[in-house]
Amino acid sequence: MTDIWGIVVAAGQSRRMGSINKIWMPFHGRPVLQWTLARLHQAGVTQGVLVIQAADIARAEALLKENHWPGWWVTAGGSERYLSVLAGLKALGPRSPDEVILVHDAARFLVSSEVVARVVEKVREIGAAIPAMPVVDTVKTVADGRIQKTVPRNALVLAQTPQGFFYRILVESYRQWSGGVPTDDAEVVEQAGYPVFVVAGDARNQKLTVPEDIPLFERWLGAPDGGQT
Ligand SMILES: Nc1ccn([C@@H]2O[C@H](COP(=O)(O)OP(=O)(O)OP(=O)(O)O)[C@@H](O)[C@H]2O)c(=O)n1
Ligand SMILES: C[C@](O)(CO)[C@H](O)COP(=O)(O)O
Repeated sequence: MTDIWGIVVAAGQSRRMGSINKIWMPFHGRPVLQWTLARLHQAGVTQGVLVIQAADIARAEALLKENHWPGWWVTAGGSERYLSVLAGLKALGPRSPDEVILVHDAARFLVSSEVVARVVEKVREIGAAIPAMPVVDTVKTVADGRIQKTVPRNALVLAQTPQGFFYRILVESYRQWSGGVPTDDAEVVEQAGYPVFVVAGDARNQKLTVPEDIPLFERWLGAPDGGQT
């Protein structure tokens, strides 16, 4: 799909993982980053920018070469996720207004082709879409240990990636952003006033975040479908 570009952000510090760089952690003999890119390739996303810590650029380039993934190039990330996304957008260079940009967390390494297809379809229709999961627990706001409110959960979802946007919408939204540190790209686009739609996410499209997540991914990868959904 020549009008679809990935920005895979992989330049985080993995602090909650205990500072082992989680994108290089092996699962079934392949590092997380290799799984992520292989899944995106399977889904038809074969080109884009891989945003990585400066010290890891050579290693990432070697990974791309070994796997014969010539459509990707590598750039250094920033100190916050959104700064890494901006570095990726800059490295992507000017694109046509309605080309589709998929911003994906390298740490969501079991992303499925179905999730990618749902996001891309909605972006082509509306211009901006993200996958998300319903909230299954009761949600409370809390201050100093005391519950302030129970929040109706039927209007809440948990945002995943890839988050997809027309190039012009993503660039224009980031140009306007002045709100501090956004925790995802949809927030930047929402803030700029563009409608962002939600499509069904996937439980296995979870972000590898803390050591307790590791056995879960091992189990999914050990399943007869090899973690496919
Ligand atoms: N400055 C940053 C921060 C995060 N990320 C990437 O954004 C994704 C989602 O971030 P998260 O899972 O929170 O990763 P870390 O920031 O590495 O984790 P932590 O917050 O525990 O340090 C990851 O693929 C991560 O590598 C990035 O490219 N640049
Ligand atoms: C972008 C994201 O994956 C959406 O859920 C998430 O916000 C990234 O997490 P972080 O802890 O802010 O890096």
